[in-house]
Amino acid sequence: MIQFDAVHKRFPNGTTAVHDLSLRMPEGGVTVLVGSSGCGKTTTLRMINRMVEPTSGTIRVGGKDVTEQDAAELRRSIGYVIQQAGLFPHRTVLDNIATVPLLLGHGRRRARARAAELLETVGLTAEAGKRYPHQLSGGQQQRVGVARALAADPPVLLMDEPFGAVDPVVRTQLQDELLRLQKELNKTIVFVTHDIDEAVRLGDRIAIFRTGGHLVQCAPPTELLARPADDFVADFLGAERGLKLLSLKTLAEVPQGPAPEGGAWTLVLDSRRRPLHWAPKNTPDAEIPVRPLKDDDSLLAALDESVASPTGLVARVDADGVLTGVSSRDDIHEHAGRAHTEARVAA
Ligand SMILES: Nc1ncnc2c1ncn2[C@@H]1O[C@H](COP(=O)(O)OP(=O)(O)OP(=O)(O)O)[C@@H](O)[C@H]1O
Repeated sequence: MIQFDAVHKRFPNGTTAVHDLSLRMPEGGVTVLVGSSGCGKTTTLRMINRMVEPTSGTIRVGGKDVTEQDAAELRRSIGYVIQQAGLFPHRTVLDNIATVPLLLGHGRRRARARAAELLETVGLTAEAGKRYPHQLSGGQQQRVGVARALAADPPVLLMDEPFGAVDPVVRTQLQDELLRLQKELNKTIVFVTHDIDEAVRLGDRIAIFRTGGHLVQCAPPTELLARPADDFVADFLGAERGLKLLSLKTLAEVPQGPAPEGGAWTLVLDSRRRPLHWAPKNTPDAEIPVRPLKDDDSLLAALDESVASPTGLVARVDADGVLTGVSSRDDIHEHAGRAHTEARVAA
């Protein structure tokens, strides 16, 4: 756990970057810090590994006060990923990743073997390891940045807008990859972003700051979306707050029935009972597209399909893509409403 108690940071020029911050960041969870520009997110993050020293208050990592540890040693024991990856331009990708293990006194061979393993973990080929950072795309460089931060297997990972400089498609891929990695690695991650959608997607808890370094609310995303503490938080979450909450709920509990037969729509299946398309009764040759969904797809995706498809129906499939049933727009709507009520009650 990372624990801030009454932490204050005032820079010599008089700027208060962080104001009386008390915050718990749970072990093995992703805590996302969000808020408008200049609200103190980066300063908060950098105080954890002592790149910035607090003016007052205490910060503990795993129960130990950070100021009582050697700063260089502390920094080596905490992974740090920044925007643009911050790679050494004149070292190969493999040597970039091996940097920290080497600093920690691992032999060159062991450090490079570990680096090669990590390349694969973050989804890069061995060939990419031989290249120099400028020979990789922005998204690939960010993957190397993540691999380098993981090289010493630190329990804590600090990530400062790590995916801020890549296009939205690559950004989504990197987010997926981080979620996959986190399932395996269970690191305590502190993640800074401007992007509330990214925060909702990645965060187990989201801390929202406002200018002057004030923490306004820290809560799991569903709680934040269901019960924002004030208008500032509600505005920050945006007008589509209700839909964002549905992106965190799955389709699993929505009832499903058999595919309709002999009605206005027929679901055409292949020989293994995988949905191909819908056929309208009056023009059976027309092929109306179907987007089958699985139990772990979101309620938002289900709502989208139920309004986008003229059938008003959502075809449900198992992990192999085989039809399990069909849900109606009404069922999905009702569950969407119920998800909101439950989130408000639970919060
Ligand atoms: N070294 C410094 N000296 C003086 N003021 C600073 C210093 N570093 C940051 N600040 C100020 O402290 C405040 C908080 O900065 P910080 O970088 O933590 O904000 P942020 O929320 O991370 O912003 P952004 O989203 O734009 O990166 C800002 O007003 C900034 O100008």
